[in-house]
Amino acid sequence: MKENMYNDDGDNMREFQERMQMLLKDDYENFAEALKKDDVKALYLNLRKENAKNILNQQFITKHPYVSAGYYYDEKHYHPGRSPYFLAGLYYIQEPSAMLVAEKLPIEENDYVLDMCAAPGGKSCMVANKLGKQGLLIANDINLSRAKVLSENIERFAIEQAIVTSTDPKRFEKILPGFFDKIILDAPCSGEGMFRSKDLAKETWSLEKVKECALIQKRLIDTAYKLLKPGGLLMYSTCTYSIEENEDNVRYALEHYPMELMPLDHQGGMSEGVDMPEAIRCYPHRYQGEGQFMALLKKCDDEDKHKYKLIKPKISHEALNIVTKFYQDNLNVNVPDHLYENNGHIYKIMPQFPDLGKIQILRRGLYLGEVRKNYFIPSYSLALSLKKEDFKHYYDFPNDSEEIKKWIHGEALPACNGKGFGGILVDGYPLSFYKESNAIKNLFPKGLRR
Ligand SMILES: C[S@@+](CC[C@H](N)C(=O)[O-])C[C@H]1O[C@@H](n2cnc3c(N)ncnc32)[C@H](O)[C@@H]1O
Repeated sequence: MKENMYNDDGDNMREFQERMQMLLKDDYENFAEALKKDDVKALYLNLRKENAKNILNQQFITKHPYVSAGYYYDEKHYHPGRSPYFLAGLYYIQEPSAMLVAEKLPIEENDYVLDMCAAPGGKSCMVANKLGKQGLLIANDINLSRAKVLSENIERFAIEQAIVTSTDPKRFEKILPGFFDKIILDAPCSGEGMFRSKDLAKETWSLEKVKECALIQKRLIDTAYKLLKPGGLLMYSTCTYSIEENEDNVRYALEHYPMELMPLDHQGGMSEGVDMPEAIRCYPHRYQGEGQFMALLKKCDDEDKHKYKLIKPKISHEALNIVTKFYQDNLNVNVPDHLYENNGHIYKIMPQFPDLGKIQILRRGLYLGEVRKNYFIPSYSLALSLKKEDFKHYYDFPNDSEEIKKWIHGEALPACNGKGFGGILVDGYPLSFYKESNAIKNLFPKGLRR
Protein backbone atom coordinates (compact mmCIF):
# COMPACT_ATOMS: atom_id res chain seq x y z
CA MET A 1 0.00 0.00 0.00
CA LYS A 2 1.35 3.42 -0.93
CA GLU A 3 1.24 6.61 1.13
CA ASN A 4 -1.35 9.11 0.00
CA MET A 5 -0.03 10.24 -3.37
CA TYR A 6 -0.50 13.89 -2.50
CA ASN A 7 1.59 13.83 0.69
CA ASP A 8 4.91 15.56 0.15
CA ASP A 9 3.90 16.39 -3.41
CA GLY A 10 4.02 19.92 -4.69
CA ASP A 11 1.49 22.28 -6.20
CA ASN A 12 1.63 20.37 -9.45
CA MET A 13 -0.13 17.40 -7.87
CA ARG A 14 -2.81 19.63 -6.37
CA GLU A 15 -3.48 20.96 -9.84
CA PHE A 16 -3.65 17.42 -11.23
CA GLN A 17 -5.99 16.43 -8.38
CA GLU A 18 -8.37 19.32 -9.17
CA ARG A 19 -8.45 18.38 -12.82
CA MET A 20 -9.20 14.74 -12.00
CA GLN A 21 -11.98 15.82 -9.60
CA MET A 22 -13.56 17.79 -12.44
CA LEU A 23 -13.22 14.80 -14.74
CA LEU A 24 -14.42 12.03 -12.43
CA LYS A 25 -16.78 13.97 -10.13
CA ASP A 26 -18.41 11.54 -7.61
CA ASP A 27 -16.06 8.76 -8.66
CA TYR A 28 -12.95 10.75 -7.82
CA GLU A 29 -12.48 9.34 -4.28
CA ASN A 30 -12.44 5.79 -5.67
CA PHE A 31 -9.75 6.83 -8.13
CA ALA A 32 -7.66 8.47 -5.37
CA GLU A 33 -8.02 5.32 -3.22
CA ALA A 34 -6.85 3.12 -6.11
CA LEU A 35 -3.73 5.26 -6.49
CA LYS A 36 -2.70 4.34 -2.94
CA LYS A 37 -2.53 0.67 -3.92
CA ASP A 38 0.40 -1.02 -5.65
CA ASP A 39 0.44 -1.19 -9.43
CA VAL A 40 -0.36 -4.55 -10.99
CA LYS A 41 2.08 -6.56 -13.12
CA ALA A 42 1.55 -8.58 -16.24
CA LEU A 43 3.30 -10.31 -19.12
CA TYR A 44 2.30 -11.67 -22.50
CA LEU A 45 3.68 -14.73 -24.20
CA ASN A 46 5.74 -14.88 -27.35
CA LEU A 47 3.31 -16.94 -29.43
CA ARG A 48 6.05 -18.22 -31.73
CA LYS A 49 7.43 -20.26 -28.82
CA GLU A 50 5.45 -23.48 -28.56
CA ASN A 51 3.75 -24.24 -25.24
CA ALA A 52 5.42 -21.25 -23.58
CA LYS A 53 2.54 -21.00 -21.12
CA ASN A 54 3.71 -24.22 -19.44
CA ILE A 55 6.93 -22.62 -18.19
CA LEU A 56 5.09 -19.92 -16.24
CA ASN A 57 4.66 -20.51 -12.52
CA GLN A 58 0.96 -21.45 -12.66
CA GLN A 59 0.51 -20.76 -8.95
CA PHE A 60 1.16 -17.05 -9.34
CA ILE A 61 -0.43 -16.18 -12.66
CA THR A 62 -3.99 -15.26 -13.64
CA LYS A 63 -5.16 -15.08 -17.24
CA HIS A 64 -5.64 -11.54 -18.51
CA PRO A 65 -9.32 -11.74 -19.48
CA TYR A 66 -9.03 -9.45 -22.52
CA VAL A 67 -5.53 -10.08 -23.90
CA SER A 68 -5.24 -13.46 -25.59
CA ALA A 69 -1.57 -14.05 -24.69
CA GLY A 70 -1.62 -11.96 -21.48
CA TYR A 71 -1.27 -13.00 -17.82
CA TYR A 72 -1.25 -11.05 -14.58
CA TYR A 73 1.36 -12.21 -12.11
CA ASP A 74 1.84 -11.82 -8.39
CA GLU A 75 5.00 -9.77 -8.04
CA LYS A 76 5.34 -10.56 -4.33
CA HIS A 77 6.02 -14.23 -5.07
CA TYR A 78 7.07 -14.44 -8.70
CA HIS A 79 9.74 -12.54 -10.67
CA PRO A 80 9.54 -13.62 -14.32
CA GLY A 81 11.80 -10.73 -15.39
CA ARG A 82 14.71 -12.42 -13.57
CA SER A 83 14.19 -15.83 -15.11
CA PRO A 84 16.32 -17.38 -17.90
CA TYR A 85 13.01 -17.87 -19.74
CA PHE A 86 12.84 -14.12 -20.10
CA LEU A 87 16.30 -14.13 -21.73
CA ALA A 88 15.10 -16.92 -24.02
CA GLY A 89 12.39 -14.55 -25.30
CA LEU A 90 9.40 -16.53 -24.04
CA TYR A 91 7.46 -13.47 -22.88
CA TYR A 92 7.46 -9.70 -22.59
CA ILE A 93 6.65 -7.89 -19.37
CA GLN A 94 4.15 -5.12 -19.98
CA GLU A 95 1.67 -3.09 -18.00
CA PRO A 96 -1.79 -4.72 -18.37
CA SER A 97 -3.68 -1.66 -19.68
CA ALA A 98 -0.93 -0.88 -22.21
CA MET A 99 -1.37 -4.41 -23.59
CA LEU A 100 -4.85 -3.53 -24.79
CA VAL A 101 -3.51 -1.13 -27.42
CA ALA A 102 -1.94 -3.73 -29.73
CA GLU A 103 -4.56 -6.31 -28.72
CA LYS A 104 -7.40 -4.11 -29.92
CA LEU A 105 -5.78 -3.16 -33.20
CA PRO A 106 -7.11 -5.71 -35.74
CA ILE A 107 -3.82 -6.70 -37.35
CA GLU A 108 -3.93 -9.12 -40.29
CA GLU A 109 -1.05 -11.50 -41.01
CA ASN A 110 0.13 -9.63 -44.12
CA ASP A 111 -0.20 -6.12 -42.76
CA TYR A 112 2.49 -3.49 -42.99
CA VAL A 113 2.57 -1.90 -39.54
CA LEU A 114 4.37 1.17 -38.23
CA ASP A 115 4.92 1.58 -34.51
CA MET A 116 5.86 5.27 -34.59
CA CYS A 117 6.95 5.79 -30.98
CA ALA A 118 7.88 2.24 -30.18
CA ALA A 119 10.52 2.13 -27.42
CA PRO A 120 10.93 0.06 -25.35
CA GLY A 121 8.85 -2.20 -27.60
CA GLY A 122 5.89 -3.54 -25.63
CA LYS A 123 3.47 -2.94 -28.46
CA SER A 124 5.88 -3.90 -31.25
CA CYS A 125 6.52 -7.35 -29.78
CA MET A 126 2.79 -7.92 -29.49
CA VAL A 127 2.30 -6.84 -33.12
CA ALA A 128 4.88 -9.48 -34.06
CA ASN A 129 2.69 -12.10 -32.39
CA LYS A 130 0.05 -11.35 -35.02
CA LEU A 131 2.17 -10.92 -38.17
CA GLY A 132 2.86 -13.67 -40.70
CA LYS A 133 5.91 -14.06 -42.99
CA GLN A 134 4.52 -11.60 -45.54
CA GLY A 135 3.89 -8.92 -42.91
CA LEU A 136 6.18 -6.06 -41.97
CA LEU A 137 6.78 -4.06 -38.82
CA ILE A 138 8.76 -0.85 -38.72
CA ALA A 139 9.44 -0.07 -35.07
CA ASN A 140 10.72 3.47 -34.64
CA ASP A 141 11.69 5.75 -31.80
CA ILE A 142 13.15 9.23 -32.15
CA ASN A 143 15.34 8.78 -29.09
CA LEU A 144 18.43 6.75 -30.03
CA SER A 145 19.21 5.32 -26.60
CA ARG A 146 15.58 4.23 -26.20
CA ALA A 147 15.63 2.84 -29.76
CA LYS A 148 18.61 0.67 -28.76
CA VAL A 149 16.54 -0.87 -25.96
CA LEU A 150 13.71 -1.36 -28.47
CA SER A 151 16.15 -3.13 -30.77
CA GLU A 152 17.25 -5.44 -27.92
CA ASN A 153 13.64 -6.38 -27.20
CA ILE A 154 12.94 -7.05 -30.89
CA GLU A 155 16.09 -9.20 -30.87
CA ARG A 156 14.93 -11.17 -27.81
CA PHE A 157 11.61 -11.85 -29.51
CA ALA A 158 13.60 -12.88 -32.66
CA ILE A 159 11.25 -10.95 -34.95
CA GLU A 160 12.19 -11.52 -38.59
CA GLN A 161 9.72 -9.11 -40.16
CA ALA A 162 10.90 -6.07 -38.19
CA ILE A 163 13.07 -3.12 -39.09
CA VAL A 164 14.09 -0.94 -36.15
CA THR A 165 14.74 2.72 -36.89
CA SER A 166 15.55 5.85 -34.94
CA THR A 167 14.31 8.98 -36.61
CA ASP A 168 11.73 11.74 -36.53
CA PRO A 169 8.77 9.89 -38.11
CA LYS A 170 8.22 12.92 -40.35
CA ARG A 171 11.15 11.67 -42.39
CA PHE A 172 9.08 8.69 -43.53
CA GLU A 173 6.60 11.02 -45.24
CA LYS A 174 8.69 11.35 -48.41
CA ILE A 175 9.71 7.69 -48.64
CA LEU A 176 6.61 5.83 -47.47
CA PRO A 177 3.48 7.96 -48.05
CA GLY A 178 0.31 5.87 -47.92
CA PHE A 179 2.35 2.73 -47.18
CA PHE A 180 1.04 1.31 -43.91
CA ASP A 181 -2.09 -0.76 -43.27
CA LYS A 182 -1.90 -0.08 -39.56
CA ILE A 183 -0.10 2.50 -37.44
CA ILE A 184 0.29 2.55 -33.68
CA LEU A 185 0.84 6.06 -32.38
CA ASP A 186 1.53 5.45 -28.71
CA ALA A 187 2.36 9.07 -28.18
CA PRO A 188 4.80 10.68 -25.77
CA CYS A 189 2.49 12.14 -23.12
CA SER A 190 2.28 13.72 -19.68
CA GLY A 191 2.12 10.22 -18.14
CA GLU A 192 -0.69 10.82 -15.62
CA GLY A 193 -1.71 7.20 -15.90
CA MET A 194 1.69 6.08 -14.61
CA PHE A 195 1.71 8.00 -11.32
CA ARG A 196 1.24 4.79 -9.33
CA SER A 197 4.21 3.02 -10.92
CA LYS A 198 6.65 5.83 -11.80
CA ASP A 199 7.53 8.58 -9.32
CA LEU A 200 9.28 10.49 -12.11
CA ALA A 201 5.96 10.87 -13.96
CA LYS A 202 4.55 12.68 -10.90
CA GLU A 203 7.61 14.83 -10.36
CA THR A 204 7.75 16.07 -13.95
CA TRP A 205 4.00 16.66 -14.43
CA SER A 206 2.76 20.19 -15.12
CA LEU A 207 -0.06 21.79 -17.05
CA GLU A 208 2.59 23.20 -19.37
CA LYS A 209 3.74 19.66 -20.11
CA VAL A 210 0.17 18.62 -20.93
CA LYS A 211 -0.07 21.47 -23.44
CA GLU A 212 3.37 20.80 -24.95
CA CYS A 213 2.59 17.10 -25.35
CA ALA A 214 -0.79 17.88 -26.95
CA LEU A 215 1.01 19.91 -29.63
CA ILE A 216 3.64 17.25 -30.33
CA GLN A 217 0.87 14.65 -30.53
CA LYS A 218 -0.99 16.69 -33.18
CA ARG A 219 2.14 16.82 -35.33
CA LEU A 220 2.54 13.06 -34.96
CA ILE A 221 -1.10 12.57 -36.00
CA ASP A 222 -0.42 14.71 -39.12
CA THR A 223 2.43 12.37 -40.01
CA ALA A 224 0.51 9.20 -39.22
CA TYR A 225 -2.30 10.29 -41.54
CA LYS A 226 0.14 10.77 -44.44
CA LEU A 227 1.77 7.38 -43.88
CA LEU A 228 -1.48 5.40 -43.74
CA LYS A 229 -2.91 3.60 -46.77
CA PRO A 230 -6.43 4.61 -47.76
CA GLY A 231 -8.63 2.47 -45.52
CA GLY A 232 -5.74 1.99 -43.08
CA LEU A 233 -6.19 2.14 -39.32
CA LEU A 234 -4.48 4.40 -36.79
CA MET A 235 -4.49 3.34 -33.15
CA TYR A 236 -3.88 6.51 -31.15
CA SER A 237 -2.99 5.93 -27.51
CA THR A 238 -1.54 7.64 -24.47
CA CYS A 239 -1.03 6.69 -20.84
CA THR A 240 -2.57 9.92 -19.58
CA TYR A 241 -6.01 11.21 -18.59
CA SER A 242 -5.95 14.81 -19.88
CA ILE A 243 -8.66 15.48 -22.44
CA GLU A 244 -6.27 17.83 -24.29
CA GLU A 245 -3.96 14.90 -25.11
CA ASN A 246 -6.74 12.42 -25.78
CA GLU A 247 -10.23 13.21 -27.05
CA ASP A 248 -9.23 16.72 -28.19
CA ASN A 249 -6.52 15.23 -30.39
CA VAL A 250 -8.88 12.63 -31.82
CA ARG A 251 -11.29 15.47 -32.65
CA TYR A 252 -8.37 17.33 -34.23
CA ALA A 253 -7.77 14.33 -36.53
CA LEU A 254 -11.46 14.08 -37.40
CA GLU A 255 -11.74 17.80 -38.16
CA HIS A 256 -8.57 18.06 -40.26
CA TYR A 257 -8.57 14.78 -42.16
CA PRO A 258 -11.07 12.46 -43.84
CA MET A 259 -10.97 9.99 -40.95
CA GLU A 260 -13.63 7.99 -39.21
CA LEU A 261 -13.67 7.03 -35.55
CA MET A 262 -14.13 3.27 -35.19
CA PRO A 263 -15.90 1.86 -32.13
CA LEU A 264 -13.74 -0.17 -29.76
CA ASP A 265 -15.25 -2.98 -27.74
CA HIS A 266 -15.51 -2.07 -24.03
CA GLN A 267 -14.99 -5.10 -21.85
CA GLY A 268 -15.31 -5.27 -18.06
CA GLY A 269 -13.96 -2.14 -16.38
CA MET A 270 -13.01 -0.26 -19.56
CA SER A 271 -14.63 3.19 -19.66
CA GLU A 272 -15.79 5.23 -22.61
CA GLY A 273 -13.88 8.31 -23.69
CA VAL A 274 -15.17 11.69 -22.50
CA ASP A 275 -18.07 12.49 -24.87
CA MET A 276 -16.50 9.86 -27.13
CA PRO A 277 -18.13 6.45 -26.57
CA GLU A 278 -16.00 4.83 -29.31
CA ALA A 279 -12.75 5.38 -27.39
CA ILE A 280 -11.49 3.50 -24.33
CA ARG A 281 -10.23 4.94 -21.08
CA CYS A 282 -8.74 2.75 -18.37
CA TYR A 283 -8.75 3.99 -14.77
CA PRO A 284 -7.09 2.00 -11.98
CA HIS A 285 -10.26 1.96 -9.83
CA ARG A 286 -12.37 0.42 -12.59
CA TYR A 287 -9.91 -1.73 -14.54
CA GLN A 288 -7.02 -3.83 -13.23
CA GLY A 289 -4.16 -1.78 -14.63
CA GLU A 290 -2.80 1.73 -14.95
CA GLY A 291 -4.25 4.72 -16.81
CA GLN A 292 -4.63 4.40 -20.59
CA PHE A 293 -6.49 6.01 -23.45
CA MET A 294 -6.98 4.55 -26.93
CA ALA A 295 -8.98 5.44 -30.01
CA LEU A 296 -9.07 3.79 -33.43
CA LEU A 297 -9.26 5.98 -36.55
CA LYS A 298 -9.75 4.91 -40.16
CA LYS A 299 -8.33 6.86 -43.11
CA CYS A 300 -11.20 7.34 -45.55
CA ASP A 301 -9.80 9.11 -48.61
CA ASP A 302 -8.70 7.66 -51.95
CA GLU A 303 -5.36 8.90 -53.07
CA ASP A 304 -2.91 8.23 -55.88
CA LYS A 305 -1.00 4.99 -55.67
CA HIS A 306 2.65 5.46 -54.78
CA LYS A 307 5.64 3.41 -55.83
CA TYR A 308 8.09 2.24 -53.22
CA LYS A 309 11.66 1.09 -53.64
CA LEU A 310 12.43 -2.28 -52.10
CA ILE A 311 15.73 -3.23 -50.58
CA LYS A 312 17.65 -5.90 -52.48
CA PRO A 313 19.63 -8.75 -50.93
CA LYS A 314 23.35 -7.97 -50.92
CA ILE A 315 26.14 -10.27 -49.81
CA SER A 316 29.61 -11.09 -51.16
CA HIS A 317 30.35 -14.62 -52.47
CA GLU A 318 32.99 -15.12 -49.79
CA ALA A 319 30.60 -14.18 -46.97
CA LEU A 320 27.80 -16.32 -48.44
CA ASN A 321 30.13 -19.34 -48.61
CA ILE A 322 31.16 -18.88 -44.99
CA VAL A 323 27.56 -18.52 -43.78
CA THR A 324 26.45 -21.52 -45.88
CA LYS A 325 29.20 -23.68 -44.43
CA PHE A 326 28.18 -22.64 -40.91
CA TYR A 327 24.58 -23.66 -41.59
CA GLN A 328 25.59 -26.99 -43.18
CA ASP A 329 27.93 -27.90 -40.33
CA ASN A 330 25.78 -26.84 -37.40
CA LEU A 331 22.11 -26.44 -38.26
CA ASN A 332 19.29 -28.50 -39.74
CA VAL A 333 17.81 -25.52 -41.59
CA ASN A 334 18.73 -23.96 -44.91
CA VAL A 335 20.51 -20.68 -45.32
CA PRO A 336 17.83 -17.98 -45.73
CA ASP A 337 17.20 -16.84 -49.31
CA HIS A 338 17.51 -13.11 -48.72
CA LEU A 339 20.67 -12.02 -46.97
CA TYR A 340 21.99 -8.53 -46.44
CA GLU A 341 25.57 -7.80 -45.46
CA ASN A 342 26.63 -4.63 -43.72
CA ASN A 343 30.33 -4.45 -42.77
CA GLY A 344 30.49 -8.19 -42.15
CA HIS A 345 27.20 -8.21 -40.21
CA ILE A 346 24.68 -10.52 -41.87
CA TYR A 347 20.93 -10.07 -41.69
CA LYS A 348 18.07 -12.17 -42.96
CA ILE A 349 15.83 -9.68 -44.74
CA MET A 350 12.36 -10.11 -46.19
CA PRO A 351 11.48 -9.41 -49.85
CA GLN A 352 8.85 -6.87 -48.71
CA PHE A 353 11.39 -4.68 -46.87
CA PRO A 354 11.29 -1.12 -48.24
CA ASP A 355 14.43 0.87 -48.96
CA LEU A 356 14.57 3.50 -46.21
CA GLY A 357 17.24 5.64 -47.83
CA LYS A 358 19.28 7.55 -45.25
CA ILE A 359 17.07 6.84 -42.26
CA GLN A 360 19.03 5.47 -39.31
CA ILE A 361 18.44 1.72 -39.11
CA LEU A 362 19.41 -0.18 -35.99
CA ARG A 363 18.16 -3.57 -37.12
CA ARG A 364 17.12 -4.73 -40.56
CA GLY A 365 15.32 -8.06 -40.17
CA LEU A 366 16.87 -10.92 -38.23
CA TYR A 367 20.51 -10.44 -37.29
CA LEU A 368 22.26 -13.74 -38.04
CA GLY A 369 25.79 -12.95 -36.97
CA GLU A 370 29.15 -11.68 -38.13
CA VAL A 371 31.57 -12.92 -40.76
CA ARG A 372 35.14 -12.40 -39.59
CA LYS A 373 38.05 -13.41 -41.86
CA ASN A 374 37.01 -16.95 -42.79
CA TYR A 375 34.61 -17.86 -40.02
CA PHE A 376 31.10 -16.94 -38.84
CA ILE A 377 30.04 -15.98 -35.32
CA PRO A 378 26.33 -16.72 -34.89
CA SER A 379 24.20 -14.23 -32.99
CA TYR A 380 21.95 -14.44 -29.94
CA SER A 381 18.93 -13.57 -32.13
CA LEU A 382 19.70 -16.40 -34.57
CA ALA A 383 19.75 -18.83 -31.63
CA LEU A 384 16.46 -17.45 -30.32
CA SER A 385 14.80 -17.71 -33.72
CA LEU A 386 15.49 -21.47 -33.90
CA LYS A 387 13.83 -24.53 -32.42
CA LYS A 388 15.60 -27.33 -30.56
CA GLU A 389 15.42 -29.62 -33.61
CA ASP A 390 17.07 -26.97 -35.81
CA PHE A 391 20.41 -27.46 -34.00
CA LYS A 392 22.67 -30.40 -34.96
CA HIS A 393 24.18 -30.23 -31.49
CA TYR A 394 22.78 -28.82 -28.29
CA TYR A 395 22.92 -29.02 -24.51
CA ASP A 396 19.58 -28.71 -22.80
CA PHE A 397 19.54 -27.72 -19.11
CA PRO A 398 16.70 -27.06 -16.66
CA ASN A 399 15.83 -23.45 -15.89
CA ASP A 400 17.06 -23.67 -12.29
CA SER A 401 20.26 -25.65 -13.04
CA GLU A 402 23.75 -24.58 -12.04
CA GLU A 403 24.77 -24.79 -15.72
CA ILE A 404 22.21 -22.18 -16.75
CA LYS A 405 23.22 -19.92 -13.84
CA LYS A 406 26.86 -20.18 -14.89
CA TRP A 407 25.99 -19.64 -18.54
CA ILE A 408 24.07 -16.43 -17.90
CA HIS A 409 26.95 -15.32 -15.73
CA GLY A 410 29.22 -15.72 -18.75
CA GLU A 411 31.18 -18.80 -17.67
CA ALA A 412 32.38 -21.61 -19.93
CA LEU A 413 31.26 -25.20 -19.23
CA PRO A 414 33.49 -28.32 -19.28
CA ALA A 415 33.76 -29.90 -22.74
CA CYS A 416 31.73 -33.05 -23.48
CA ASN A 417 33.65 -34.42 -26.46
CA GLY A 418 31.75 -32.33 -28.98
CA LYS A 419 33.21 -29.98 -31.60
CA GLY A 420 31.94 -26.82 -33.24
CA PHE A 421 28.88 -24.70 -32.66
CA GLY A 422 25.61 -25.69 -31.02
CA GLY A 423 22.76 -24.38 -28.91
CA ILE A 424 22.45 -23.96 -25.17
CA LEU A 425 18.80 -24.61 -24.35
CA VAL A 426 16.79 -23.93 -21.26
CA ASP A 427 14.08 -26.60 -20.92
CA GLY A 428 14.08 -27.02 -24.69
CA TYR A 429 14.10 -23.28 -25.57
CA PRO A 430 17.26 -21.84 -27.19
CA LEU A 431 19.15 -19.33 -25.07
CA SER A 432 22.37 -18.85 -27.06
CA PHE A 433 25.04 -20.52 -29.18
CA TYR A 434 28.17 -22.10 -27.77
CA LYS A 435 31.44 -23.10 -29.39
CA GLU A 436 33.03 -26.31 -28.19
CA SER A 437 36.68 -27.33 -28.38
CA ASN A 438 38.53 -28.01 -25.13
CA ALA A 439 35.68 -26.22 -23.28
CA ILE A 440 32.11 -25.17 -24.10
CA LYS A 441 32.85 -21.55 -24.84
CA ASN A 442 30.14 -19.07 -23.86
CA LEU A 443 28.57 -17.01 -26.68
CA PHE A 444 25.80 -15.50 -24.53
CA PRO A 445 25.92 -11.72 -25.19
CA LYS A 446 28.25 -9.92 -22.80
CA GLY A 447 25.76 -7.06 -22.25
CA LEU A 448 23.11 -9.47 -20.93
CA ARG A 449 25.29 -11.45 -18.54
CA ARG A 450 24.49 -11.25 -14.85
C1 LIG B 1 4.79 6.05 -24.38
S1 LIG B 1 6.39 5.81 -24.94
C2 LIG B 1 6.18 4.46 -26.03
C3 LIG B 1 6.02 3.14 -25.37
C4 LIG B 1 6.02 2.00 -26.37
N1 LIG B 1 5.01 2.19 -27.39
C5 LIG B 1 5.83 0.63 -25.74
O1 LIG B 1 4.74 0.08 -25.78
O2 LIG B 1 6.82 0.07 -25.22
C6 LIG B 1 6.63 7.13 -26.04
C7 LIG B 1 7.90 7.10 -26.85
O3 LIG B 1 7.82 8.16 -27.79
C8 LIG B 1 9.14 8.56 -28.09
N2 LIG B 1 9.01 9.86 -28.79
C9 LIG B 1 8.92 11.09 -28.26
N3 LIG B 1 8.77 12.01 -29.24
C10 LIG B 1 8.75 11.33 -30.41
C11 LIG B 1 8.64 11.70 -31.77
N4 LIG B 1 8.49 12.97 -32.13
N5 LIG B 1 8.68 10.73 -32.69
C12 LIG B 1 8.83 9.42 -32.35
N6 LIG B 1 8.95 9.00 -31.06
C13 LIG B 1 8.90 9.95 -30.12
C14 LIG B 1 9.82 8.56 -26.76
O4 LIG B 1 11.23 8.44 -26.92
C15 LIG B 1 9.19 7.34 -26.09
O5 LIG B 1 10.03 6.22 -26.22
